[in-house]
Amino acid sequence: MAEVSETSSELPIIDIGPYLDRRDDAARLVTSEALHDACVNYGFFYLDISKFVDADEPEELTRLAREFFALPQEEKDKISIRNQDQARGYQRLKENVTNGKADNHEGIDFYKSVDQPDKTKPLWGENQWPDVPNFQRKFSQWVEKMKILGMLVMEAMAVGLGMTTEEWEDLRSQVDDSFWVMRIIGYPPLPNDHDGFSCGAHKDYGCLTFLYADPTRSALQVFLRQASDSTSESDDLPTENGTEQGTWINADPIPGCIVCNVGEMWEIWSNGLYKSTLHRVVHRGSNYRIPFFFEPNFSANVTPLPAAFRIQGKDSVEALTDSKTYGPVVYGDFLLQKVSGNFAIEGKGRYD
Ligand SMILES: N=C(N)NCCCC[C@H](N)C(=O)O
Ligand SMILES: O=C(O)CCC(=O)C(=O)O
Ligand SMILES: [Fe+2]
Repeated sequence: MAEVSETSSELPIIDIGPYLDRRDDAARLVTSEALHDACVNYGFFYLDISKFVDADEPEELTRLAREFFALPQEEKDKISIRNQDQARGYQRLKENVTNGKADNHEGIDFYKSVDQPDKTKPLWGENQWPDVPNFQRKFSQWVEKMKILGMLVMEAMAVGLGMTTEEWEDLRSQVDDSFWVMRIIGYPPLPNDHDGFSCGAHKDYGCLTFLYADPTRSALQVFLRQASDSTSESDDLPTENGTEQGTWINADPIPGCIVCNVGEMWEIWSNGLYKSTLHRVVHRGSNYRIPFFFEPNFSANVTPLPAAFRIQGKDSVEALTDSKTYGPVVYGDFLLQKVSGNFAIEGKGRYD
């Protein structure tokens, strides 16, 4: 296997500041254009949120996570996903499965709450909060913050894609009741003999992932596709379409920034212009990470956007109809299918 490149500086750093104070139209455009370029070229970027979030805040979340994960196994199992809807709650080390292999992490998943919970329906139960003082309050505040950030980045991306105000309103109505997910992941050091990763190579499912990462380096690795004439050392990666050539680069954390990437719904909206990039985790330390997934509404019907076709040079309605190559999918259906494949529970796993 090829080495992982040591340079992470390749991924752009984008300041969301201009969308917070909204005084400077030109600065907003710079942010939007940078987002567009990042999504075309990488599907990954750093978002400078130092004007939006105090550094102490995620530090406190990590402390609370550490407190929970340090509890005895039987305490943690009290909020297991197996108690109810197979999705909301705690998952033991190696309970998560990616590409048929157990991931070397434990975690807790929280989702947007639903009106009529039903524990027997996949995904349709209630969030299970750890019995750790301040946990629910602090993490709920984080969810509210990340939802606001999600809307701002969506708006900035709509501008970057050249959408009109009406087009943005339509897209907005697909994400204004986001079926968000928050994961709290505990990574122990990956043992040399583990036949898998801390988290195997995957794409994220929805719109935008906002990752608060602990400082461990070389943990999150991002797969950059390579032009076929490239001469640098590369990996062959098996994908749905055969194999792809590329390189794994590190996306190490940068203070004041979160690591962001676009999920598969943006790949559909942009008709493939924005890549939902494969990534994996090889964690050699012991620490906690908190990805927040800003996702479409559960019932959103996701189809390629006219603005994406305009960029691809197809502005007639006929050409537009011909070239609908991505989607459509209803986000909730897509999510249910993904979630049902994530756990090695008898009779339920994707690879059983
Ligand atoms: N909600 C999101 N995006 N979670 C990403 C988890 C990806 C790994 C999962 N086991 C899989 O195989 O998809
Ligand atoms: O922990 C990380 O660095 C990334 C986790 C991730 O990719 C995920 O949970 O989808
Ligand atoms: Fe991911």
